[in-house]
Formats: sequence, C-alpha cells, structure tokens
Amino acid sequence: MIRFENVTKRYADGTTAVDDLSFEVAEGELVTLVGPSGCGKTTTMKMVNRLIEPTSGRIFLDGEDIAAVDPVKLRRRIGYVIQQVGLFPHKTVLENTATVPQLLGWQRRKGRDRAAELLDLVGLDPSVYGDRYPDQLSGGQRQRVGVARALAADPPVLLMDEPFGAVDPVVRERLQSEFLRLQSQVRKTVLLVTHDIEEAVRLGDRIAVYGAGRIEQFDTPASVLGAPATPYVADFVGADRGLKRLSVTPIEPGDLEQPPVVHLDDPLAKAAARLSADGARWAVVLDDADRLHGWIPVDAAAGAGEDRTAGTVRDHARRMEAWLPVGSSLKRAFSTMLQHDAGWIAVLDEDRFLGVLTPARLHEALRRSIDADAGGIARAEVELQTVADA
Ligand SMILES: Nc1ncnc2c1ncn2[C@@H]1O[C@H](COP(=O)(O)OP(=O)(O)OP(=O)(O)O)[C@@H](O)[C@H]1O
Repeated sequence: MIRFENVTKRYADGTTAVDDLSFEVAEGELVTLVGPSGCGKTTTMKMVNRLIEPTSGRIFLDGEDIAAVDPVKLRRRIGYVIQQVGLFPHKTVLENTATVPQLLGWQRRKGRDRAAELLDLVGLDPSVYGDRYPDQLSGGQRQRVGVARALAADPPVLLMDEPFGAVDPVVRERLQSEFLRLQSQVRKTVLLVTHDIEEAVRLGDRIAVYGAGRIEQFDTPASVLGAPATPYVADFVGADRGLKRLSVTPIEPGDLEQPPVVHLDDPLAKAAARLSADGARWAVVLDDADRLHGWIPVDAAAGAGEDRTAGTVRDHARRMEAWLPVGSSLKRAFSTMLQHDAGWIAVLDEDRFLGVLTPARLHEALRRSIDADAGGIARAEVELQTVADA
C-alpha cells in the first residue's frame, strides 16, 4: 500500500535526515516507526503526504508514484494525526470532526452525521461532547477528537506522529487500547511515529527501528524483542525485553484456570461439598445472572458441613475487585495482581466469567507467546527470569 524505494532526504543545510530508505507497508497493516530523537521518523512520515519532498528515490501509494499526484488530492486520501492535535478553538467538537468532509464538499448534514458516528467510535458520546469547544475537553479527549477527525473522510491511509505523546501514562495506555480496538474495526494502513519502544511494540503489526536516518530492523514486535538484528537494536529495546513482552501478550481463554464456581444463593453446605470435591481452597462466587460477585474461602464454607440451616454463600462471600477483560495484556494482569495483592485475578468476557489467571498460568502464557514466535528465536534470549525478579 505504501512503498519507499531508495528514498533519501537531504535538507538545505546538508543534514541527511533519511538515507536510502526502502520498505513496504501492506494494506491494513499498522507499522510503527521508532527511534531516538532526530533519527528521521517525522521526515519519513511527512514525505508520504508530501509535506516534505524527497531529495531522491520514489514513494508509491497503492502502486502510484506520489510525485505525480497533486498534493492536495493526495492528502484527501491520507488522514493525519499529530501530537498537538491542532483542533480549531472556535469550532465545536462536531464541527472540528466534520472539517475534512466539509472541505470535500459533502452535504453539511452528511458530514455532521459522519462526524457524530466517528466521535461515538472513539468513545465520545456526540450528544455530550459534540457541542463543546476544544478547551472544554481533557487532553485525552482532545486526542480522541484528533483521531476521529483524521478518520472522518474514511481515508485508506493514516499517518500518526506521536499521537498519544501529550497525555499522562495512564490515559496513554487507555488511548492505545482504544485505538487498537478501533483499528481492528477500520483496518487502515497506518504509519505511526513514536520514540517509545513500548508503544511501538504494543501497537505495531511490524516495527521499523531507526538508527540515524536508516532502518536497523523492520520486523514483528516479537522478533524485534526476541531477536534484535543488531547490537544497536538490542540496546534500544533494552535489557528488560522479557518484561516488555508482557505488554504485547494478551490473556487468552486457554490461559485460564477453572476453579470451582458457586452462586450467591447456593446453600453453604453445597459450596462446602463443591470445595471438598475439588480439594480447592476457594471458589469463585457468581450472582444469579452469572456475573462475577467475588469468592468464598474454604474455611468460611467448611463450618457448614452437612448443616442445611447454615445459610447461603451470600452470607460469607467476599467481593473481588481484581478482574480484567479477556484480551488485556499480561502486563496489566501482573500489575493488577500486585495492586490488589491478589494470588489470582478473574477474567471476564463482557460480563461473563471465563476463569482465573494465576501467576503460574501467567508464566505459562508468556512461554506460549515465546513459543509462538517466528522461528529462530532462542528461548534463552528472552529473559523469563525478569518476571520473577520484578
Ligand atoms: N527543515 C529542516 N532543515 C534542516 N534539518 C532538518 C529539518 N527538519 C529536520 N531536520 C533534521 O533532520 C533530522 C531528522 O529529523 P526528524 O524530525 O525527521 O527526526 P525525528 O526522528 O522525527 O525526531 P523527533 O523524535 O525528535 O521528532 C534531524 O537531525 C533534524 O534536525
């Protein structure tokens, strides 16, 4: 979809920002460009929408040499998201989002409908936020409007330059997750610039790791972390790449343990029988709609024995705060365990209880991720022990 062929950019003062670059981004693929400041990432990106012209080499978009395409027409096919967002302060959120459809001459109604649809898609209720002005939004909300605006005219290509750089780490992680969910729906061809290797690994189908003006490695996150191509890349991804892998490995249903399950209205004696049959120390407690309520320890249930008057699970159940949606990263699972000082966390699919993740299962999931890698990555290279050390 996007192809660079021997592209070099030399600025007037003699700086070579990009040096003989060749790579290709497939349709629907999200490629992250990562590297230290000044290595040529932004220059690379701005050559795609012709904000910067290459000194030599050619860039193709969908097979067409972009040098021959009128820059204004070219930019209509390319959404552009930047860190400073650049919303018009005197226009409402809805008007800002509808900017490009309006420039394209869409009917006002159609443009606004589309803008509302996009705001919804990025998690901003248009009936709540549509009439606000940018200064009435948080940084994270402004960033979402930036993404909605870039998508409004449904361009096949999206360029994103440090799109989540201006917000704090917690909001940043949330925006990243939201963007991944969005991308799985809209499947744009995306080039995303970041200087944060963790962001690059988390978001990219493939990562281009830049040295000065050149790509040192262009590969999947697993391969970049597991088998850095050069000492430079190894140094850049850091010694804790086993830990970074945690942030790119999602919890899957197969990773979960299935402890005994009881319901709030079950007699205590029934819960005690379930626990003793399984030899378990605790059971998960669900409400009558099968939603997670909490857990019950074996000693609370054991007193009941055969005594049918001992009450119900409800009287002894404890609430469980440590839970995560399936698909969350192992890193989030690990930090949730630490935060709640919990030996296990519940994993849900929407409201449905799927099972629990324990530290042992987390470790196994990490191994699964390593085993699933493209061949040639020696397990020993990935520092599993860092999980235990952390
Ligand atoms: N207009 C310009 N004139 C001269 N040199 C420039 C110009 N724009 C960028 N450069 C230089 O080109 C090199 C690459 O810059 P570029 O902005 O592409 O880097 P980057 O990797 O995006 O950096 P950052 O992460 O800091 O944004 C740098 O050395 C920069 O100083």
